[in-house]
Amino acid sequence: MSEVIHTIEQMKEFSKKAILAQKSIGFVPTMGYLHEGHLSLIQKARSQNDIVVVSIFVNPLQFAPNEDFNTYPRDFEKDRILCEQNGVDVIFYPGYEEMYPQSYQTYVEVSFLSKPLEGKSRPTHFKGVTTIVLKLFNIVKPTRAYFGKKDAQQLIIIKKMVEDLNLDVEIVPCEIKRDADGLALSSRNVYLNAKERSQAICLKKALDKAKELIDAKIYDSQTIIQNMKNVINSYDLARIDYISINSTDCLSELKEVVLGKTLISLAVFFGKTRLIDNMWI
Ligand SMILES: Nc1ncnc2c1ncn2[C@@H]1O[C@H](COP(=O)(O)OP(=O)(O)OP(=O)(O)O)[C@@H](O)[C@H]1O
Ligand SMILES: CC(C)(CO)[C@@H](O)C(=O)[O-]
Ligand code: BAL
Repeated sequence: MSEVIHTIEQMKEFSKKAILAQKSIGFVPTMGYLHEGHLSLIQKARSQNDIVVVSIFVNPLQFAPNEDFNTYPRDFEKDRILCEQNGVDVIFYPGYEEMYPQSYQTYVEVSFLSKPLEGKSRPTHFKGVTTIVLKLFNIVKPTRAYFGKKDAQQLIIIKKMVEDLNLDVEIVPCEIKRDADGLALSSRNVYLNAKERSQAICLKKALDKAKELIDAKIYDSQTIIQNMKNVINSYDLARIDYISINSTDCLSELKEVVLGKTLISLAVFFGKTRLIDNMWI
């Protein structure tokens, strides 16, 4: 049985006891509506720790007023069953007032890394992410925390926050899980209609094109990006938000791909639905 905990006090008490008993805690923060991507993080946490905690919290702070906070998919009962089937010990499922009481006023920001890429399109997003993740770390006190490479910039930012604030948690990156046709799994895929869904593979196709060029030793970023744009633009429902080639350490734009140090990432709209994908070279 997965225990469901709603309050910060009870969650802290649980972790305190586990730490006193010298048990390691693997933590998977999520916004729920779990899919195989989340489950792969949970399974990794299960294999490396004595205790697995999953948080489910759709964090209002990381959504801008024009974004999809209200319509973000939620299905706690299904999530609970999936957690149970995957050996999760505790589901931390707090309410909004619990995490952000009326008097709330403290925020955490990783300044430079939060600005490019997703940060350009979503300027307040990462401040919301780092604030809630630090709060969750303080409450759950994990030994290890698991983050998907699908949200590449988020992973890089969280690692930096852990380094800068001297947090005692190991960040474990996890590979991107994809549908059979290559589309990266995402809770937001549920917004796509049938035609959009069939065209959504263009993100992966564009990344495959980039990989093909790099394998042929073409490293010039402009050439790679132009080729990726051509792929996306051949799908009539897709609208490019950005395609970018950046260094994995400071996220600065690269004129040329540097093997082992490059992130190629993109965001593409299908109607109002915004999908992201990336490849670490
Ligand atoms: N396809 C995936 N493969 C691996 N990890 C993933 C995948 N999708 C999400 N994750 C990871 O799961 C964690 C929780 O993500 P979240 O709940 O936002 O899911 P999501 O599917 O990315 O949702 P969204 O549609 O909001 O992007 C994050 O660390 C995220 O990177
Ligand atoms: C890390 C996270 C759970 C913080 O709300 C969220 O950004 C997510 O699901 O990737
Ligand atoms: N996985 C990222 C959460 C968000 O888009 O808000």
